[in-house]
Amino acid sequence: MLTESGSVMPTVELDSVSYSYGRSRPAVLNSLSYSVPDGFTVLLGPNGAGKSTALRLACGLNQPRTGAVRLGELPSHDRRFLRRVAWMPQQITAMTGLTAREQVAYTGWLKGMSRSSAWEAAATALAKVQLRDQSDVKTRHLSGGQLRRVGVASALVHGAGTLLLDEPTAGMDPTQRRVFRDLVLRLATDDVRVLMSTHDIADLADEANHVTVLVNGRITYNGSADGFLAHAPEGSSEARRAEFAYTALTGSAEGTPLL
Ligand SMILES: Nc1ncnc2c1ncn2[C@@H]1O[C@H](COP(=O)(O)OP(=O)(O)OP(=O)(O)O)[C@@H](O)[C@H]1O
Repeated sequence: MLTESGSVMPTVELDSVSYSYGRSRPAVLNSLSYSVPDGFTVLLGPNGAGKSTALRLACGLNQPRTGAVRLGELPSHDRRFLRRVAWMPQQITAMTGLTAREQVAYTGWLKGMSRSSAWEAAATALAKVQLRDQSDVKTRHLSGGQLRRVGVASALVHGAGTLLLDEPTAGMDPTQRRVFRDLVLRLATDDVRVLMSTHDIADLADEANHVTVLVNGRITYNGSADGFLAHAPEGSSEARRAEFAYTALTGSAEGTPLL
């Protein structure tokens, strides 16, 4: 990705990062090194693999026990890092009494924007997630899928170039998932790096520019979507190649699925 002046836009890098939830607890991530790729990356892995932990470190919400997280020269505790990297949690709460635009603007204000620039930026961010028509609707009246899009607008309101999404499609119906996926793909072509954890393997792996698989805090695959699908055994049905590739890379199958 290039900046307006034509130089390469730095990306978030995890450099030999280790993390545990408490000194006497086992390490969730152990000497993990990773750079957030350009475009749209899907982060896959079994429950408990460390995906959410890695995302929370990558956005500066948690700090590593050892190793470092950086964006170019900026360490993840630097305020400028926090302005450039956005994170969306699994649960988005509708703030009581606020419209979509007010909720997004409020988040911008919490992130240090002035009231007027947060108000303007909220309109732009809602347009980006195709919720311009819902700007004046109270967020408690929005559907679950629309509320997640408000979450994306809130995450991006201050103009971050990297967006980290923690299982944003969990619990969505297929139509909502399709709308959300199209939105993410558009953002990614619009010069935002998107790293998204998900369990919706079949839907997402073949549309992503890049796939990363995490198992027990270690990366077992990091590369193109085609390279990921190539891990499916020969003879796998086309419709389920992603699922078989995932099984091969995680070794987490409870029983081998039928080809
Ligand atoms: N706040 C916490 N306190 C203690 N342990 C935690 C905490 N959050 C996560 N863990 C543990 O860290 C490990 C990794 O959890 P994490 O949520 O990062 O995995 P994940 O890959 O995102 O899983 P899932 O797909 O189920 O969301 C798990 O063993 C989990 O129990």
